[in-house]
Amino acid sequence: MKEKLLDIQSLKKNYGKNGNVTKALNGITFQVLDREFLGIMGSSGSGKTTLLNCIATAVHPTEGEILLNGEDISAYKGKRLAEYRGKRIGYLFQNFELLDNLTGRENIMLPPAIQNVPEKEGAARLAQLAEYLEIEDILDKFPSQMSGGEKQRIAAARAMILNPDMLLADEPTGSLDSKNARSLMEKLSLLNQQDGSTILMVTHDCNAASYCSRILFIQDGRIFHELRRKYPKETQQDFYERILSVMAQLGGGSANVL
Ligand SMILES: Nc1ncnc2c1ncn2[C@@H]1O[C@H](COP(=O)(O)OP(=O)(O)OP(=O)(O)O)[C@@H](O)[C@H]1O
Repeated sequence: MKEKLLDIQSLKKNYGKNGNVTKALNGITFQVLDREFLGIMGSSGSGKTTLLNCIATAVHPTEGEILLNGEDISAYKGKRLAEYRGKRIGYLFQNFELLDNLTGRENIMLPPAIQNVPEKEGAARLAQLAEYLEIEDILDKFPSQMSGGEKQRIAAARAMILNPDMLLADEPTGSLDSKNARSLMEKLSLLNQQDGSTILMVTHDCNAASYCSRILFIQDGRIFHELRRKYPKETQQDFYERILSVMAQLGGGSANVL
């Protein structure tokens, strides 16, 4: 049985004060299991980025707890906080966030250099990731010489180079065309299934979400629905159609979904 990796308990985040409060998260509770590929969906303003930012420790929750392997991450300070942010969590952003004056390889090897990881260790992990992500031929190119899809695969390798406990992906296909989006999702799926990476992905893209094993739908800072892909029988296409139908109801109100 898979173990609980991340445990979010009654998480609340309010922005603003004195009668002008936005309840971005309004008591969210869920778990992410080790080796799970969990998607978070919801309409604009539903609280998805706030949730990822709380997990990334970029935003302080108003109430509630975030436990990683049973440890309350709000208790991390100094060196442990830096280790959590730098090593235990990997980040993949919509806009790649690569450094333009470094090659793909140099971008990927930046986190190991910062964390003083022995060169051999970093190179061995890079070789593995290059295979999963099919980036061998672009490692020595600069970002300006890469397509969006290639940039995102380099960014994924950089996010995974230190073997984080979990990858946080915020709209990773948001800047890609549908072909590159599909290719990226296939690679992330391979990382999840064969490399054993745990992935928490926020997305608006129903096709990208259909690669997840489970999806939480958020509305007004709360979880209002959950879908699980039924293994082994449900095809990705059937799962995609179930996701579409929840999103369609979400667009028109949640009354029929619960
Ligand atoms: N720094 C902030 N100060 C005040 N309100 C904020 C702040 N950040 C977000 N909000 C509000 O909190 C709510 C949730 O925002 P959040 O960015 O988490 O939503 P989202 O689901 O990620 O949206 P999108 O899909 O558009 O990125 C929104 O009403 C937003 O306006």
